[in-house]
Amino acid sequence: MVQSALTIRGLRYAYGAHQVVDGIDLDASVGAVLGVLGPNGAGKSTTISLAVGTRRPDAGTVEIFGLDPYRRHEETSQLAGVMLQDGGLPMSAKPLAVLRHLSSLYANPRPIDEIAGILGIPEFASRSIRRLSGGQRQRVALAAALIGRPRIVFLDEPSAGLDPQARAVVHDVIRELAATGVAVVLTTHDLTEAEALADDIVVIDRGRIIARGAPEVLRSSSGLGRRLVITVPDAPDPDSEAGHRFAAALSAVAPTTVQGTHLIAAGDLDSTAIAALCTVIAEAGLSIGDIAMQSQSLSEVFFDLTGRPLR
Ligand SMILES: Nc1ncnc2c1ncn2[C@@H]1O[C@H](COP(=O)(O)OP(=O)(O)OP(=O)(O)O)[C@@H](O)[C@H]1O
Repeated sequence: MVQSALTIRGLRYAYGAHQVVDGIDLDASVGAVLGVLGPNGAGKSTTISLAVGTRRPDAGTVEIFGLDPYRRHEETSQLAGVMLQDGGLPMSAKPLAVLRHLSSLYANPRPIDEIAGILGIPEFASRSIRRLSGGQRQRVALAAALIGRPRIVFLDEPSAGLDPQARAVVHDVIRELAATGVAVVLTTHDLTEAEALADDIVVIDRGRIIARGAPEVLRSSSGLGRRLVITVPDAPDPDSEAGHRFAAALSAVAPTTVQGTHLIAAGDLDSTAIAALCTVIAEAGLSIGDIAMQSQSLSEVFFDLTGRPLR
């Protein structure tokens, strides 16, 4: 049985009258990456702060390996590594001093040289945190989250602002964590990253989970993620009367949109519907240039779900 590292049920939180987390249920499993996606202001960071026990929920429960992270913060902070967006690093300290200090708080820390080496920290170790670039600070914050050998890590946009090389290193580190049995909760705006790393994804919008599943399931569930594209080179101008008639005849068969010479029908159409669309095209005296089933990217699926782009 897959062991749950994080269990959240009925979580609610409001800033004053603003309900930001509105009944969230989620689970993160050991040895797996859970991707948490959602547009700006969706409530992701607030959910993470409730999950790690730095805020107290208004309602609902959170358990990290069976412990309430708010009431038993001392114990759960030994189990959980946290990398937040603002970093929370002391500005005047140097990276290795920060890691040495944190390392002293854990019973069995990772060797500092090892984690610093993996993340390329030695190349800027002589400077204080204040004098590091955003990407360099990110790497120190990630090392800080991992130094205590956590059994679950919360990574809030860990690769935002990193150059491609550093980003690839961070992705390798995340894969390695999951492969060694760590539960990873990864908040990201980067859908390519989510598809590449996450075993499961939850999409949060306005404080609620509006979709969940493995990336490939999310893309294919309820017809989302697939669309039929028929190219009609001589399609009439959509604003002309012929264009209106053509669009109406198509829509009588299946929900379609005409974009220039492309006729697009969302969802998985069966062969009868595809044949009926072809008949409409032939009866309008038009020919077909190409027919293709396309997979939508996760980003297009996301837009369909929330009505908003991720950024
Ligand atoms: N300390 C706070 N006091 C009042 N409102 C807050 C506070 N922190 C966040 N909010 C509001 O709560 C909502 C959710 O914010 P949150 O940071 O959880 O979203 P998010 O999904 O992490 O967004 P982003 O992708 O931009 O990081 C936003 O409308 C935000 O303005």
